[in-house]
Amino acid sequence: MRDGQGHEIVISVRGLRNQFGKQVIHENLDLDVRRGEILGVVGGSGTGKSVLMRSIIGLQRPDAGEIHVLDENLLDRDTVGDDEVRRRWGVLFQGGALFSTLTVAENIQVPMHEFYPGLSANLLDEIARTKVHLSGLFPEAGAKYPSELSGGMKKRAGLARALAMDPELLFLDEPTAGLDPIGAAKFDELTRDLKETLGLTVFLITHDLDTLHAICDRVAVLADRRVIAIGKIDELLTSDHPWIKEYFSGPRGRAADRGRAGQ
Ligand SMILES: Nc1ncnc2c1ncn2[C@@H]1O[C@H](COP(=O)(O)OP(=O)(O)OP(=O)(O)O)[C@@H](O)[C@H]1O
Repeated sequence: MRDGQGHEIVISVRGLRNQFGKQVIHENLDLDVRRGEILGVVGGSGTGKSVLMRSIIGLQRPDAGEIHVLDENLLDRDTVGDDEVRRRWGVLFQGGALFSTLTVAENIQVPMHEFYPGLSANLLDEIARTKVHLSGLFPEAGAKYPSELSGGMKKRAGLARALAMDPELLFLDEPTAGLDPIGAAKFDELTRDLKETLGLTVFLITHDLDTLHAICDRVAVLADRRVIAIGKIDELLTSDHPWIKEYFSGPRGRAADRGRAGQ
């Protein structure tokens, strides 16, 4: 699937509607994610960024709309091979969502057990070691339990698990939340390096303006129950929408922009 400018579209959302009771979260929401980009997804608290991600990865059944991921129609319940598409993405949930009773290596192996139950213990250990390394954790981290890890290490362990199945798509929900600025910048760098070396497409929910400036190719803005704007930050700066103006041109937005320019 390609858009009007010839970009390959790996996630396409059309006319999405999500509602909880009387609360309408999304109404007529459209979104295209291009192959190979890091798309930042921003919006005020409660605008439905996580619900959008959960809809795309099949954890939230929308009330209306169409969602195609890697050319599979995800809302078509009769689609054969849903698992086939699921193993092509990895997800880092807010807070890491690691199993506390499993070591880091065992956490990484959870999706492998699910999709490839026949793999030998040796091979599983070898793959877990590779993912630990890829995520920038020291080798001994594989044997540790989540409670023994710092916040930044937990995020990296969650990332290692998200990479377990060699995904094409990576979903990150506020990956730098709770990290100190240096840890956050390092995580951004890791995300960008992984995107480059593994050829990933990244759907990245964040409130972090530094992250947007440092690594996002485009940014989608959620407000008024839909994606009100999508583009490079420079393009969004021309928007008249009050939330976009406040977000990018308020004091924190200006500081992040100055940081990027090295002033
Ligand atoms: N399972 C659910 N049942 C009822 N309401 C829900 C459910 N999941 C989310 N919501 C509501 O949907 C709205 C959007 O939630 P969501 O977590 O997607 O927001 P968000 O944009 O990710 O917010 P934040 O930036 O604070 O993480 C919120 O009002 C939330 O309370």
